[in-house]
Amino acid sequence: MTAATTELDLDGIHATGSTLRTENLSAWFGNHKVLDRVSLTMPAGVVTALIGPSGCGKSTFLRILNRMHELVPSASLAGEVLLDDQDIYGAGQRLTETRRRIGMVFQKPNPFPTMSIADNVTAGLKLTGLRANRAEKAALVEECLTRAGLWREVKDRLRQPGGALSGGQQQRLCIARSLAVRPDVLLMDEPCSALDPTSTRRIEETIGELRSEVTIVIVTHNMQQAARVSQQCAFFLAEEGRPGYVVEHGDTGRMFGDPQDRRTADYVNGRFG
Ligand SMILES: Nc1ncnc2c1ncn2[C@@H]1O[C@H](COP(=O)(O)OP(=O)(O)OP(=O)(O)O)[C@@H](O)[C@H]1O
Repeated sequence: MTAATTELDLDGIHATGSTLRTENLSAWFGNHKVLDRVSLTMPAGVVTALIGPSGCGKSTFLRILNRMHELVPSASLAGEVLLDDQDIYGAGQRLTETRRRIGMVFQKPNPFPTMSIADNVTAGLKLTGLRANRAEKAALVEECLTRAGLWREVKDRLRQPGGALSGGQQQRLCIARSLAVRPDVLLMDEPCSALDPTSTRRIEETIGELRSEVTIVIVTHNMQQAARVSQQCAFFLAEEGRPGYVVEHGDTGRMFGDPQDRRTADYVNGRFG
């Protein structure tokens, strides 16, 4: 089945991120097929929102995009994931380099709670083999906390533990930590679902500020959020025992205002899911 598409309007978007693309991506847990031939382009400079009812495979799709799916022993996949036309599952592709280029922010903020705010930001450097001296680290901490929209709130307490921050601040700290290894793509799995409305707004602003530099893919159950933060949407659905697939994708305004498929219209208008 081919997904309906609405043309994506890229006029005026000047971006330095990378384009991520899947070709006929299918996924299984054991014999259970959960995704069926998903082909989706997530362009640089564009926030792509993955929407759809619970269990349709959005998180699985996201986890395939930075090779986390393979951490589940029974998991397998078919198809391709291309980062600027290079298959991230291709022979010779280094796992640590792929995960550095494609970062992930999770539903529940997960800073290292006893580690200082500053050390949380630079925690990924060693893991990815990047080196920095003390002055470079200090500059990086300021830069990443600023880009994540947290600098002004924490600049006078960088040595306090990350766990002492509010939930919304912790999530922005996790975004800063992801940014420190200079990713090209940031994947976000329901990053605001554990946060209050004010913190949610702040994260949404951060997403808006980052999108010209980092390609962003976000899973969200909140249709207003998808409409606010994304320029492109993909609607996933798993119908009666079938694996999840993309019913329709394209420009967010048109997906919400003039969807081509009745099921998309029903979902974005809250009639199911
Ligand atoms: N580790 C796992 N082992 C076995 N099956 C899994 C595993 N993770 C997910 N699944 C199954 O894969 C399917 C897709 O799940 P997934 O979490 O990707 O959906 P989702 O759209 O992100 O759902 P939600 O919106 O509720 O988070 C579901 O049928 C789920 O039960």
